[in-house]
Amino acid sequence: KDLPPGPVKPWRWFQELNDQYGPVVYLQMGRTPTIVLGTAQAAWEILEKKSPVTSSRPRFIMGQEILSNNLRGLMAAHGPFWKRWRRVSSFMQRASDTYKPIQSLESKQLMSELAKTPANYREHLERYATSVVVMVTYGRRVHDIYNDEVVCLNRETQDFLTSINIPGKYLVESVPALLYLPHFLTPWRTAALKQRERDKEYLTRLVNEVQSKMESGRAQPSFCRQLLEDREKNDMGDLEIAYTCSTPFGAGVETSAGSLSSFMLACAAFGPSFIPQAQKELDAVVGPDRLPTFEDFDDLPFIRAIVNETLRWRPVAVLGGTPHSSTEDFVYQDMFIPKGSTIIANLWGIHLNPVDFPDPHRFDPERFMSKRDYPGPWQHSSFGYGRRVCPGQHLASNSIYINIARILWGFNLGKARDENGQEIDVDTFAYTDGFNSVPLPFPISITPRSPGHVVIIERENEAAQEELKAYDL
Ligand code: HEM
Repeated sequence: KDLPPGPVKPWRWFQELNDQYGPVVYLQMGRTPTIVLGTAQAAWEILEKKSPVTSSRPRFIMGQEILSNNLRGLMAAHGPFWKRWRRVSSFMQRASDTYKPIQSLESKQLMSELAKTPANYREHLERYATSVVVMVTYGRRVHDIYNDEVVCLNRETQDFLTSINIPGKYLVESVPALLYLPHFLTPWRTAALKQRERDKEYLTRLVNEVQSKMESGRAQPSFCRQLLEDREKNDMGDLEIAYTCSTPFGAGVETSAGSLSSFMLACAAFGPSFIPQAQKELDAVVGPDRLPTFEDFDDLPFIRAIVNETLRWRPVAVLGGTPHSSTEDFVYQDMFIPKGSTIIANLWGIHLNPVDFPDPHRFDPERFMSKRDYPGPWQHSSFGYGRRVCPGQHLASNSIYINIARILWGFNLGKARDENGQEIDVDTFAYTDGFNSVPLPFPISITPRSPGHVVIIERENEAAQEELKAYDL
């Protein structure tokens, strides 16, 4: 049975509340006080500057305690378990430069796929994002997102998690005493425990595969290999390693692919206002004989501005990712914030605040061409705050940069045309309702800029495929 209707895109409702009551709004959700932050400044003051007391997570009884046996760091409260998980996960952040070769090779395949079957652009973006994450995690590639076993099993887990992590869906979230009822009275628990057994089996199997590759000297460097090598030093058990390896998939695939998809949507909706300038910059810096690289980054300020504007314009982690929770009472601008409050940084409201971003629904990279008065290192808030800030932020922005640079170098993008040659409009508000909000499918025209560009794309992809063979052993 479906739940009764309610606000399906709560970020819009939160934005209205912030417009009405101010940047910090208090809501009573069940027994938990909930604070919704609606401006970059308030979110920075509360989640970054007060990070020592605002970096925990609310209790997720279904998603964390029952389904995940308390082993998923992303939903873990601030404490020793989370600290260890965060320390090993920050390896993604520290080592982000070492993944650039993988990202570059996979992006060459993406370019070739876009040249061959542009209508399937969404599938190609997802394959790119999935393969990068699985390579970084387990040191092996993903060729086909529909049939790859790791991908199918992980997707099943993610779908299950999304289906149960809905506030208000389960009474036990607000009445934890229900946990003491016998199992035969709690069918909701049975389904989650079944999924937990499936998760344990395949997550352990994936780690065992890496272990046996290590034994036969075939294991590529990867997050999993690192965790196995440091097992003693980190004092991590088998199951903890297995679940830790599942983090990048849950946090990194839909977010990266969804952001690139938003970039495509911006091209269809606003292309003529920024693509010519981007191509002029690319032609001057890169020229026609090679694809852009990571080394070009410093010389491509307008491309960098497009990356930032993509992350701002339609923030994929639209509610700021997983909510924070406060571990002490504190006062912010004469407002009392009680210990145990759930704190949500509504990125939809923050990024579409006309005070910081005038005409906010317009995709306009010019906003990022000069430094503005905005808190934080990125000039936007897409990666969250404080001790919980996204550890995949560099990996993610590198993926977005390299693909945006190459796509604009190689292709003209714009509105698709119908059978009568009329341009088909796109709806820049047609986004999914889930935990991450990504564009619903939309038509777009993607055509190579010249036959010469296609020759370069194919030549570079052929060389990339040779190098990528090492990851299929
Ligand atoms: C465009 C892509 C991405 C966006 C917009 C994004 C955004 C976010 C946001 C907003 C948060 C919540 C921060 C907070 O609680 O304040 C987060 C957390 C996280 N992200 Fe990302 N992310 C992206 C890609 C990735 C990738 C590629 C990875 C890993 C490979 C990753 C790993 C994580 C993890 C592990 C956390 C949880 C951190 C914690 O609870 O301590 N993310 N991300």
